[in-house]
Amino acid sequence: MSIPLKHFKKGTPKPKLPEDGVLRLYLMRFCPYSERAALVLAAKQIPHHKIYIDLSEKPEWYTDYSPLGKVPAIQLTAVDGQPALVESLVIAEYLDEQYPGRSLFPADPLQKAQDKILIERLAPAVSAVYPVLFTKNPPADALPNFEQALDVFEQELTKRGTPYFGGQQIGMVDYMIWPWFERFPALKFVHADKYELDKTRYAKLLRWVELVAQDEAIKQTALDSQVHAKFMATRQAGEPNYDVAFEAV
Ligand SMILES: N[C@@H](CCC(=O)N[C@@H](CS)C(=O)NCC(=O)O)C(=O)O
Repeated sequence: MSIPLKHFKKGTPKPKLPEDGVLRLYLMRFCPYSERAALVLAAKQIPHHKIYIDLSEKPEWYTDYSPLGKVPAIQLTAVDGQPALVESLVIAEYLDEQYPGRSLFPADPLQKAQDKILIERLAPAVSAVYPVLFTKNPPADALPNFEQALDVFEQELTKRGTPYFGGQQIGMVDYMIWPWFERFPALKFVHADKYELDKTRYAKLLRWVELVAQDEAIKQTALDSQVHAKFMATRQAGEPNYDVAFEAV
């Protein structure tokens, strides 16, 4: 089955159910939550089709799969009306447990719980930096708040003493937080002062970024920071264009 590489919009007919029974991922190419699901699918080499959704003009049928109209969603079976799964962390954990291959979360329940807490701790950094990335007039304290929230991750790498948050190998924490670290370097293009993270304050974290960027699953899903910046400019202008993901920079 071939699904066109562009975002489905209002008026785009509902794609036929997959006759091959292959799992479907509904996503938006710039959505970091969608990327989480795409990363686990890629890391575990789970066959799937991707259907891109235009979030500013969602297809009428999209709420059949995602009741709140959010991406990501995964459709598991070829039967229409079967519930799809939503919420990136729920999807990631389900895929990790359901499919064979190396488990991305630690087996120990306590470690797993601590890893899930760590994933949640990225939220303050994300809410602080988003106005800088996506709006024209971010608050003055946005970047200091962002930096402070990121200190947690630098300290955690020091505490764990491993190259990845997952240990000696890339794991679920790495995949779940990566999509934002892929977007932060776009600050260099969208911030007037060409902002970059301090190389001393975030020495371990920046090494981690370089290391994780080499991972095969990440290479398959990641977009260049200039492409992110191009999309951010369309958002800042109030006219998000998701299809710039498929254009050359
Ligand atoms: N908690 C959700 C958040 C998903 C989310 O907010 N996705 C955004 C795009 S990045 C979305 O679908 N926005 C469209 C809307 O809210 O209408 C998850 O982890 O999957």
